[in-house]
Amino acid sequence: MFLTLQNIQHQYNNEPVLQHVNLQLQANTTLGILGKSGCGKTTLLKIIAGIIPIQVGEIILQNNNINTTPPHLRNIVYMSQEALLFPHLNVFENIAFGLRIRKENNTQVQQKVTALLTQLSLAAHAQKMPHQLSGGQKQRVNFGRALIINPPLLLLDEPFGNLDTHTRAEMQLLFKEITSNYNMASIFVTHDVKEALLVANDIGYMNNGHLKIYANQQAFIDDDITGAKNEMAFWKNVSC
Ligand SMILES: Nc1ncnc2c1ncn2[C@@H]1O[C@H](COP(=O)(O)OP(=O)(O)OP(=O)(O)O)[C@@H](O)[C@H]1O
Repeated sequence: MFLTLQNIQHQYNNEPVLQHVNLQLQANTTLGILGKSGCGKTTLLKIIAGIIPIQVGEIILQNNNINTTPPHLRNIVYMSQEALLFPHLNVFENIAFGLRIRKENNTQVQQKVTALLTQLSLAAHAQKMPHQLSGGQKQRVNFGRALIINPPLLLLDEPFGNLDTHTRAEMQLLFKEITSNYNMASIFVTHDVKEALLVANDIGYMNNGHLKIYANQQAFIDDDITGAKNEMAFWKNVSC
């Protein structure tokens, strides 16, 4: 198994947030996690990334227990909703950053970044500074920064939340294409049922600190707690 979580529990100030969370993620798979605001999705991603120290449970990545591995040695990239770009670096160098700190040679950096800029439709903006970009372009640069180091595991926390519907749809397709081309596994937190159904292979729903993983998309839709059935009925009515 690529990633296994065993009995993760977490509390803030004696307030339990995660309770006995178990999960198995296969290689090259995207797991979409939905759940009401405040149910603990971000906390779970940050524990996996090592940004929040684990209190109880085990995180096993590619057969290694990484409970105490520092975040920068986990080979995991956590990408939040806000595009955190370096304001003093242009688009090219923002994306190149992860390669520069790994001391990759300049020819390789040029090749990799140029290829990714094209995939992200950012080639024409390579020399712009972050303040000269639109929100959608910033998000794509943020995505490029995460992808350039080819992380085996990508954790995305509402990554397309700030985008208009059209750009969001483009990013969803791009995400699918790139994670499949680069053989990445990912956990994708979203509030959008349609987005989860579109981008994820597996779907989970978090409720009261418990994570339920569904056998398939239909099982997720059929479970009333997820609200997916109502939402799908709504869209069906709208399109009639
Ligand atoms: N540093 C903290 N100290 C205390 N409580 C916290 C802290 N961080 C989060 N919480 C609480 O833990 C709970 C879970 O928060 P978390 O951000 O993980 O939820 P979420 O499911 O990602 O929410 P959303 O969908 O709104 O982003 C919330 O009730 C939140 O108020």
